[in-house]
Amino acid sequence: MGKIWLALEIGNSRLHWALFIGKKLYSAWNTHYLAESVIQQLAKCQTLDHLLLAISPPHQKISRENTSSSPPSPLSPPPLLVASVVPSQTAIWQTYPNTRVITLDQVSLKGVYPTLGIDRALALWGAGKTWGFPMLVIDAGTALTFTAADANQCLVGGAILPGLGLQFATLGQQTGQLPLVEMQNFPSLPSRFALNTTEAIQSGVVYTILAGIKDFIEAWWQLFPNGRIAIKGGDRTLLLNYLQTLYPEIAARLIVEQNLIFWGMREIVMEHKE
Ligand SMILES: Nc1ncnc2c1ncn2[C@@H]1O[C@H](COP(=O)(O)OP(=O)(O)OP(=O)(O)O)[C@@H](O)[C@H]1O
Ligand SMILES: CC(C)(CO)[C@@H](O)C(=O)NCCC(=O)O
Ligand SMILES: [K+]
Repeated sequence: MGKIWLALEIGNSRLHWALFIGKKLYSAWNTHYLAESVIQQLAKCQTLDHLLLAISPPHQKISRENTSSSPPSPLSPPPLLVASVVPSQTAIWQTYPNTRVITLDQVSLKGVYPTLGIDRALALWGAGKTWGFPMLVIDAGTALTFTAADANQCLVGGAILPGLGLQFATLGQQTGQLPLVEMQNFPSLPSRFALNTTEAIQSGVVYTILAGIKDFIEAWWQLFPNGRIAIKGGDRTLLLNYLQTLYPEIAARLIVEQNLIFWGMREIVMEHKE
């Protein structure tokens, strides 16, 4: 059996976790950011169960059944791989004794520019290594990003725009009379030409994001007619449902996979071990 290690992706909204045993992703979950005091306690956990409890989401326990047949034994802190796009958070996670921070130079993707987000690089690397290049990754997270590489595993480039949640939040926060519209409230497509404020915001944000995604995908297929596309991020399911209704031929070709960054991290961990 492989060694137990933890992967932590520090996003702009929350933490994304995975428990690996060797190459196998055993469990993945999200949490809020943790307090510095909690992080300091992690190194002192006596067993893996205690450690997992400390980093579990509220009301949910990460089970490690079958991860080990041996009885709980005193724990040496399992390796923690961190990929972060939030520098202040990266700093506080360095207090954990067995942390390895993944930086851009550790990703074998060619042609990157120095400020490329590590999440974009890892997701692209993980997707390309799993399904093949050329690959375009759409990350529907806090920011919505497009990130692409060609058949030579060389960065083609991409784009960054405010994600769904951020678009609703800025309209609500930066205007005198627009309400804060919540995402979860509309599982079906909004009406295009709306006759009230809430629906007008929903229509504007949703239809322009979908049109933008379609436009980037078509431009991608112009460049690489057989280019693959993977989609991840907290808003992926919502967007996929809308795309299935509006552009079913596009939706049918999307690879939907939330764990792309973890696949990228696994590639890096395993690279020198085979
Ligand atoms: N339980 C949830 N908590 C927070 N955001 C959620 C949740 N479920 C769906 N979302 C949506 O996910 C989006 C944020 O995506 P995600 O969690 O992937 O972002 P993130 O933490 O910034 O990660 P990354 O930086 O890797 O994109 C928000 O626009 C929000 O609408
Ligand atoms: C674009 C985000 C915020 C997406 O999480 C992140 O990848 C980031 O901070 N990137 C740095 C800028 C860039 O990728 O060009
Ligand atoms: K910033």
